[in-house]
Amino acid sequence: MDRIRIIGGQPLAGEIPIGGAKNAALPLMAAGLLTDERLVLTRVPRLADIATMADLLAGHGIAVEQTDSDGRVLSLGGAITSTEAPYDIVRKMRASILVLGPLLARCGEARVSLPGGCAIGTRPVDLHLKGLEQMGAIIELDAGYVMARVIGRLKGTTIIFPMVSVGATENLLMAASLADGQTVLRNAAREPEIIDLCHCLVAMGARIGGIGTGELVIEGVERLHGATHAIIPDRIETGTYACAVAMTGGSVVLRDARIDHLGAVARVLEEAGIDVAEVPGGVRVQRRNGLHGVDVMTEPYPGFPTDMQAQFMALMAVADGASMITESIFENRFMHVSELTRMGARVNVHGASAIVRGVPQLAGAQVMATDLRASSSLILAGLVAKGETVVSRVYHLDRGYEDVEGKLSAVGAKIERLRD
Ligand SMILES: CC(=O)N[C@H]1[C@@H](OP(=O)(O)OP(=O)(O)OC[C@H]2O[C@@H](n3ccc(=O)[nH]c3=O)[C@H](O)[C@@H]2O)O[C@H](CO)[C@@H](O)[C@@H]1O
Ligand SMILES: C=C(OP(=O)(O)O)C(=O)O
Repeated sequence: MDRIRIIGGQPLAGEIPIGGAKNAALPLMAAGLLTDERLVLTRVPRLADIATMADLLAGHGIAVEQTDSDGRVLSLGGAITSTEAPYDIVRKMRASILVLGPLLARCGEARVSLPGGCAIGTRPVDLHLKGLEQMGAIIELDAGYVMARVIGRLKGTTIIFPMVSVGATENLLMAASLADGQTVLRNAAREPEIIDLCHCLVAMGARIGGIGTGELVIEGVERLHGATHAIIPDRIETGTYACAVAMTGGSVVLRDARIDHLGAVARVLEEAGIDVAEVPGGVRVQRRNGLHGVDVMTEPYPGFPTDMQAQFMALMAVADGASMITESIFENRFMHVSELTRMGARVNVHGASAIVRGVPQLAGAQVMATDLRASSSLILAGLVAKGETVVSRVYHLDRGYEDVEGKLSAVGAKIERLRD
């Protein structure tokens, strides 16, 4: 298992290229199941999760071909030959559940393994299943699998989500695109990744109104066609590197980043003492003077994203004053706290909130990643800690960050991958 070794204390300067968003790319790849024609995706990030989704689609008969020299353009196409998503692949990545809606809409049946919980929470998929049932699907659970079928086509209806779910919105949006009649999704997620999926579906011939709002209106069509779509830049990768610059000092341009996708992150970073400004070709991040403690609560977009909570905690660990960080999306997303504490961070968790009291200096240590964003928070802490930090279990990091060591060393960090 690879590890990442960091010697802390170097300010960062230069440019970091921001890749395509993992959380946009995964549903977009699942959308490849909605047509027999070719769906070409550009700005695809090179990540373990993308390879997992390609494996899953291959099992359904969809070939995912790389059509450029560096693997950033993927062409998806082929007839669906199997409607089963097996446990062995689904267990690696929860986003696998996103094949359920497309398979059901296209083939009238699907057998998809339940993804189960993960380190950050139990993460049920009841909203996905209830929504599909409302559209006429018959759903049974058998031996850890969702067995879904529909007689004829899925039927358009009004679905009111009791809570905002990114994945349920995506699954139902894709299913509704090929359903019979109009579907209204109320209290839908409004994340930039949802908007990106809508834009791609529209390019494939879907009819979607209310894009970017909490109420999506989809007029089902009989078939969708191929399209070419450029994936939006990753706002979480952007926020993560913005925290790296904020913590180490220096000034970095996050190339291709979109400030309009940062939502509350840009505002909170400004409050903490960091300039975040749009510049030609990206976003410049620069620390003003000191770092100040700021309270945040994670919320659906445009609120502060749960996927930035761990990284923001690392930042607050070295800020002046205290910060209260409340996690309202997942019930167990403080796994990074104990490892940050081993590096000298002062954090107390009380239920869904963590009080972080900033310290002048963290100390390098051997730490273990527990999940994707926990991994990146430990990398950030290592960048400012005194001495050496070695982060193990970086396979979590590789799910969502491409070449983190290459990107950070190019702007002056002392960071390397130790291959075992
Ligand atoms: C691949 C991808 O895009 N992953 C993101 C997606 O995950 P994901 O789509 O799994 O997250 P959701 O938005 O669905 O989850 C939000 C909350 O709703 C709950 N819930 C969700 C579905 C359901 O059927 N029942 C239910 O109770 C979840 O347990 C959680 O507490 O959005 C999360 C919230 O922004 C991010 O942290 C993940 O990085
Ligand atoms: C939690 C995340 O991803 P996933 O939903 O795929 O687990 C994430 O991207 O931070």
